[in-house]
Amino acid sequence: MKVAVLGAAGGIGQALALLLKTQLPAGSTLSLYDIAPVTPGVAVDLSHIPTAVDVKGFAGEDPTPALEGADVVLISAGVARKPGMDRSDLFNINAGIVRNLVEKCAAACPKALIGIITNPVNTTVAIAAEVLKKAGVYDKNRLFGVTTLDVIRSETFVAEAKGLNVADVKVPVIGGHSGVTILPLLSQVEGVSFTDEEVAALTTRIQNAGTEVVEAKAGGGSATLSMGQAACRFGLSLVRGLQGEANVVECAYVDGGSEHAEFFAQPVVLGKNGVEEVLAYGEVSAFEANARDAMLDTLKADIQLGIDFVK
Ligand SMILES: NC(=O)c1ccc[n+]([C@@H]2O[C@H](COP(=O)([O-])OP(=O)(O)OC[C@H]3O[C@@H](n4cnc5c(N)ncnc54)[C@H](O)[C@@H]3O)[C@@H](O)[C@H]2O)c1
Ligand SMILES: O=C(O)C[C@H](O)C(=O)O
Repeated sequence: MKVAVLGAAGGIGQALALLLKTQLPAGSTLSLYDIAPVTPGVAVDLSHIPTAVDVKGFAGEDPTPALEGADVVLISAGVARKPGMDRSDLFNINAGIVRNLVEKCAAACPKALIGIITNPVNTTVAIAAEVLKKAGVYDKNRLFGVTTLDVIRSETFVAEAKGLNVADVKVPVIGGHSGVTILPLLSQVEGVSFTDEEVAALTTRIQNAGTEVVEAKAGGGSATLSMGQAACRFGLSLVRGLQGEANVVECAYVDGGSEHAEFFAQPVVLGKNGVEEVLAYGEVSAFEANARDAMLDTLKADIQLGIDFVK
């Protein structure tokens, strides 16, 4: 199994690379690419960790050598938020970065599963899809917006609020990955009940959790370590699906035929070809149904921005 990380010298990229070096199945190759010249050095550093995962590092303008033969590509290349910015403020720089990198993926590894981490995810995934369509290699089952950070945050905050063992808490998160488009389905958490006030407060905290980190880092970037963990969980799930493991389920932002929008985060079963099955997200509360319907104009506009950028 070959996993490529694009943006590998960055805050997320380095954390993710470390976790993958220690957790990918034995015999895997970890391929690191970033425009930053330090990237081969990051690979050398990781290569001294005694696991049966081969690490290679590539820098420079062209990611092609890092992509050849890749089964999974995780893209975190781009700029991150500073206090006062919204994720959509990253569009001007990150849209072009994602377009150029996905063009290279289309040429070098057209069958790879691609996970987009770079913000604004609601838009960059639509950009990636359009690029892959233009190249004639689009397969909706192989493209993912990585929304796992919303899931792990929800699990953490619910466990804290209710005094639960976090390992037992599962929270589906649907919609997209910014502000009101992030919708945790707290009504589906097993074994607990929430007051209306708790639901409102927890939902708002989960939706603003990225900003919580951006403000706490005070100009030093956004979530990197928790995102490294989230991307590792998602990347390993992609690998487990590719290896034929059954019942690998993650929430992800996909082109899954949703009635709500062209791309929508919801639970999917992962398999040998990426998305094996898009799962219904099930019954929602009145609060969640309202929040879902209220987000759709924002989500659709974010998606259209990405489509228009490439067309
Ligand atoms: N999906 C999510 O839940 C989530 C969570 C956190 C952050 N993010 C996003 O991930 C992105 C990266 O965040 P970070 O904290 O790692 O930022 P960072 O600045 O620490 O790292 C970004 C890296 O991208 C590299 N880069 C820039 N342009 C490139 C290009 N054309 N090709 C290859 N590499 C390039 C930079 O050299 C840098 O090493 C941001 O857009 C951020 O908003 C998404
Ligand atoms: O909030 C950000 O800008 C980064 C990321 O999307 C997050 O949710 O932490």
